[in-house]
Amino acid sequence: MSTEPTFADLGEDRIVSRILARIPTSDRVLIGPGDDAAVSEAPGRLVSTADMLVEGEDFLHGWLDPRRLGVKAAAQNLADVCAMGARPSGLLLSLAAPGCTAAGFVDGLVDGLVEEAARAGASVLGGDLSEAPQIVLAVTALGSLPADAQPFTRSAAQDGFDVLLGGQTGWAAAGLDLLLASGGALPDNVPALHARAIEAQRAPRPDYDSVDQLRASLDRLGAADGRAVAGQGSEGTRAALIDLSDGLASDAGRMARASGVVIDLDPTALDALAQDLIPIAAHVLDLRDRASHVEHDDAAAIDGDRSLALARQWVLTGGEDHGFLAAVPAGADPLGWTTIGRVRSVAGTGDDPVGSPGVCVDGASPADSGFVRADPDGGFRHFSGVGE
Ligand SMILES: Nc1ncnc2c1ncn2[C@@H]1O[C@H](COP(=O)(O)OP(=O)(O)OP(=O)(O)O)[C@@H](O)[C@H]1O
Ligand SMILES: Cc1ncc(C[n+]2csc(CCOP(=O)(O)O)c2C)c(N)n1
Ligand SMILES: [Mg+2]
Repeated sequence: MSTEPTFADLGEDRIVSRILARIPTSDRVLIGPGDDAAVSEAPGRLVSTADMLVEGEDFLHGWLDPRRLGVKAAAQNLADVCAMGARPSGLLLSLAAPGCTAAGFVDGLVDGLVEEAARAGASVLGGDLSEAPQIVLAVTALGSLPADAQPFTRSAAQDGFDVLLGGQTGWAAAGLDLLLASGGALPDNVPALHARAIEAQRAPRPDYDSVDQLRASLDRLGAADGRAVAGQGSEGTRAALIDLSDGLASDAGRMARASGVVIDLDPTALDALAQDLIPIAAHVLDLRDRASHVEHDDAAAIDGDRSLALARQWVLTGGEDHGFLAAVPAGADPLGWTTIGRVRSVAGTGDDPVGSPGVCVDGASPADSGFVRADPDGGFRHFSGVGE
């Protein structure tokens, strides 16, 4: 039996002390965790968001690693702050856990949270502790925009804009399916490609700097146009931005509807993104076939069409990579971003999906385009199972 003390053994105050001992101080934080609330320098406009991780819904006990969970909890919040074009400044961590949780759990958790916060330039400011039958993390993130800067919203996409991807999509979903196909536990001795997908699921590392590159490219474009408009100048926002948490098609759909436009994704660009995921898809299909006693000799027996279909499904509907999707004026060409489509005006009427705001692939609704089989705009929704 483990001799490590549990939350119940230590009690609230000692666990809080254990957490606080791991949170570094920062010049910008005048009063850090330990008082009733934290006090920080707050320049410009306040940007705030919250996101939860719930055991059983967002991760399973079988693949739990406290440090990676801390990274994930931080990343999914920090990406939302960056997706407004803002700079993250602080995180608050509210944690509920069963009394039988090993006290050491908070060490890794807080270290992961602090580490990822630092990567985005933010500090951990405090939080709250409670007891629950399963682990629940509720993180609040704060950030700021310069006083005269407009945020990057979902609603700024315009006809003719390029649609760009910053970071990756499909990897965290591939990792999730690998974990689920392995019975909800961490598989042993996985190849590097599989390890990359599992890591994307357990501890996504968004490329926060890609938003700086986006802003810089818009500044250059504004200067070249002879307009005194910076990427986020006071004349208004010139780019739409969203973080990819629920899936590319789903989040692009949100941007399209908020902007009243059609986002037309390029199947060749999507297939380039799907390419690396195909060997993982073949392995997942093999594991699933074995679990349902479908007979075949090895993964090579999985036909290529099924693997491609699953890899495409991950690219279009997989969430949790926390890449960024942007719509920017043609010619902006931010460093490190990939063009994956074009914004078009709404044309047509009635039930024609291209005739109303939404996502299409090469001019047709993704299902009709033959690009994926199931409803690709579904993405992930809580209260309806995985990738409905
Ligand atoms: N319980 C709630 N109370 C108030 N507002 C909420 C609540 N849940 C969600 N919202 C708001 O609804 C909007 C959509 O929430 P959602 O969690 O889908 O955010 P998102 O950015 O679209 O997704 P993600 O957090 O996965 O990136 C956000 O502006 C969020 O603040
Ligand atoms: C056990 C388990 N089941 C399903 C998933 C998949 N999943 C959970 S939340 C989410 C989208 C973002 O959520 P939110 O909008 O709350 O940020 C996705 C794709 C998972 N990671 N673990
Ligand atoms: Mg978001």
